Amino acid sequence: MIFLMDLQMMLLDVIYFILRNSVRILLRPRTKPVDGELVLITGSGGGLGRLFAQEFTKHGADVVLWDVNSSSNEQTAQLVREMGGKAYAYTVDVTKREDVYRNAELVRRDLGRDVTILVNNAGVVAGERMLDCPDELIERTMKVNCHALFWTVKAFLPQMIAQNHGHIVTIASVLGLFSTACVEDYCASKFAAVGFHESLAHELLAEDVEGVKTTLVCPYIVETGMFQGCKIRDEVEVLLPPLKPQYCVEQAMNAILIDQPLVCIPRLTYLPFLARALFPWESNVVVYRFMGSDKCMYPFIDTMKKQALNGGIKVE
Ligand SMILES: NC(=O)C1=CN([C@@H]2O[C@H](COP(=O)(O)OP(=O)(O)OC[C@H]3O[C@@H](n4cnc5c(N)ncnc54)[C@H](OP(=O)(O)O)[C@@H]3O)[C@@H](O)[C@H]2O)C=CC1
Ligand SMILES: CC1=C(/C=C/C(C)=C/C=C/C(C)=C/C=O)C(C)(C)CCC1
Repeated sequence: MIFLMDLQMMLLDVIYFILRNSVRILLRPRTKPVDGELVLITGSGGGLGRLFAQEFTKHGADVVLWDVNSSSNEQTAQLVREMGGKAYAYTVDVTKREDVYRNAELVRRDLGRDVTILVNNAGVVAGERMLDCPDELIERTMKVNCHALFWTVKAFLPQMIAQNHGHIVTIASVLGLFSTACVEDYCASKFAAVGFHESLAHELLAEDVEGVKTTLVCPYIVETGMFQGCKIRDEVEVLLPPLKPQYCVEQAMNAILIDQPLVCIPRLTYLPFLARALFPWESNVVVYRFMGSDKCMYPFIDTMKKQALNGGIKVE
């Protein structure tokens, strides 16, 4: 009897959440205020990380900036200060767990307050065919895109749980939900990031830590230069052009501010994710070939090769 009542309640809840989320697409729910929050962003010296710092500043939050690259990170801090915001820059290699724990303690001591929003944004890609790729580059991708999530979350989640207040944001990728050729290191690390994030979200819910929210952000190609050259068939690209970094960050911010658990940017990329789960492998392969997504990384790998020959300087 209890089982049947539970089943009925569960089905009603399922219908309620499907309807609620459908309505949310049309009528945006109210956003939560983040003024006064302390937001830590990893990879803040680069494309999306810098824009996240600026967006959170616009919303009145203070930002802690972590990047391996001191000079680009300091530039981000400067930009935030010019906007009238508060920014604290730290040079941190997020792959080194001692570095992460030491700097987390330093932030706590320097600022005298806890980080309440953690944006795990730092990311890298090898940009070489797997069999040509040095092992160290493959390890680096796994360490930055996956292992670092454990270290930063272990450093900041306990205080969030203690205060029953906080937000963990993981910048993963659509390549954490479906894959393509020649980015094995990246896909493996982003699928791992998605698995890590979802398991953590389940853990917080199972343990009734309702004040700590989670948002998984899965963007399609963004024009930051990280995947320069990556290209699908022209006719399909018209429907699915690479994202402008500002647009991507605004969409991600909207999701964060309404406590949305998952966002794919743009929404159209939910389709290949669904197709992967629903249709046979072979039919997905046919679609990949038609859309030019089977070899979309070839020009990217060529670009990376040219850059390497150019002494690491970007080629147009
Ligand atoms: N660009 C794209 O097409 C997409 C990107 N993403 C994801 O978005 C996130 C941001 O990407 P994007 O802004 O494009 O990339 P960028 O390369 O522009 O920025 C990444 C930043 O992370 C820093 N970083 C790298 N390694 C470390 C480390 N060990 N410790 C601390 N910081 C580090 C980089 O420093 P340095 O410059 O010195 O290497 C850089 O400042 C990544 O997680 C990426 O995987 C998701 C979907 C699409
Ligand atoms: C595979 C695939 C596609 C192309 C995806 C691409 C090109 C993704 C690139 C993502 C990047 C660069 C993410 C970085 O994190 C389509 C056309 C959407 C649909 C069919 C399946």
